[in-house]
Amino acid sequence: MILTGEVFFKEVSNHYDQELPLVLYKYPAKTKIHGMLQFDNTLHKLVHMKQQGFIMVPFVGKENAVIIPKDSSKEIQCELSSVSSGHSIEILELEYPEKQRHLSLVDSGVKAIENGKFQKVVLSREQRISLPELDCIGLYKNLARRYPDAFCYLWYHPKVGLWMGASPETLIDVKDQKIHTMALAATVGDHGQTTVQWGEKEKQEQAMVTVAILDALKDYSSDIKVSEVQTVKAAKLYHLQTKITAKLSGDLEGLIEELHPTPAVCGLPKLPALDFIQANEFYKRNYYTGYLGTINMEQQAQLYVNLRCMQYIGNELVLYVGGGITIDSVAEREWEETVNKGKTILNVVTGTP
Ligand SMILES: C=C(O[C@@H]1C=C(C(=O)O)C=C[C@H]1O)C(=O)O
Repeated sequence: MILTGEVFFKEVSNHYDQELPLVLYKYPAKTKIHGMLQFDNTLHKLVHMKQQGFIMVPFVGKENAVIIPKDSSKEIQCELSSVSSGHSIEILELEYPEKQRHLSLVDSGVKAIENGKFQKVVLSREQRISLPELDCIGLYKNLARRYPDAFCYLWYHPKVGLWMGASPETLIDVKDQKIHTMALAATVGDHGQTTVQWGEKEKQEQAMVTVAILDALKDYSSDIKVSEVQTVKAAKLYHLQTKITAKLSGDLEGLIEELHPTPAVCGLPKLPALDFIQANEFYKRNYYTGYLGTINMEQQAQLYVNLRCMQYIGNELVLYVGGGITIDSVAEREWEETVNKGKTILNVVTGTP
């Protein structure tokens, strides 16, 4: 059902006020916002990929993967162009008490690489901002208006919490056996420069993602095609991206398990990097760097990596930010990168251009 922005968001607000599960999402470069409003507050676990609905899968721990099933919810849509902006929130001063420990986390990551434990690890942190009140739905409107090229979502379940984000990264998009995916990594800020210069560190960390994705695809697909590496922009950040297409010839669920988590969010090789993350990061990632999106019964899926995201919990807005560490990483620069990533999310909250 296509509604006007006003009617759409009124329905969404009523549903949210009744503390019922819902998801709002907009695919990259598309003009429609989709809503799925679940009829009751059952927490549906994702059992396998042949279900139909919107899924939310954590970074680790498949037992916490959940779905808003298509057959248990009402679906509504509206055009982005009919959506008015929400209110902005003033955040007075940002504090970064976690800076020192993030620097030492990065240093220990670099040491582990020097000791041959792995070649790359993605290290992240949370940033907590006290906000006694937040108009989450208004914030989602701003997110969707501001980041038309991202996968913009708001996901709420009374038994899990509220997550929101604007992801620039496709995990996998499969339709009629045709796979689209991407290796997205490396970051520089947009300072108004006309060309972006990439160093060896950035080129290598992105190349590792491409290699790992191609390796995951090889047992599940044929006709694999790889684009040139290109510079892409996501809000005020530039990344390196390789686009990859293929034809699905195996089981989609197996392929997703092989792909996730890619070295864009975990590391290379996967298992020692994952162990390092779990043993050393100072918080639990939960759904950050997991994946989310829609699946259906015909082996079709549009799934995105849960990045540039935040959670509203208690009276705090929690942002999640990280970056890829290689042997050439400099802790201070990696810190700055997480600050910049946090700002791209926060600018939407505060209405900063
Ligand atoms: C981990 C994040 O982003 C990922 C890491 C990147 C990097 O290391 O430069 C770039 C894009 C994403 O694949 C994040 O945004 O939190």
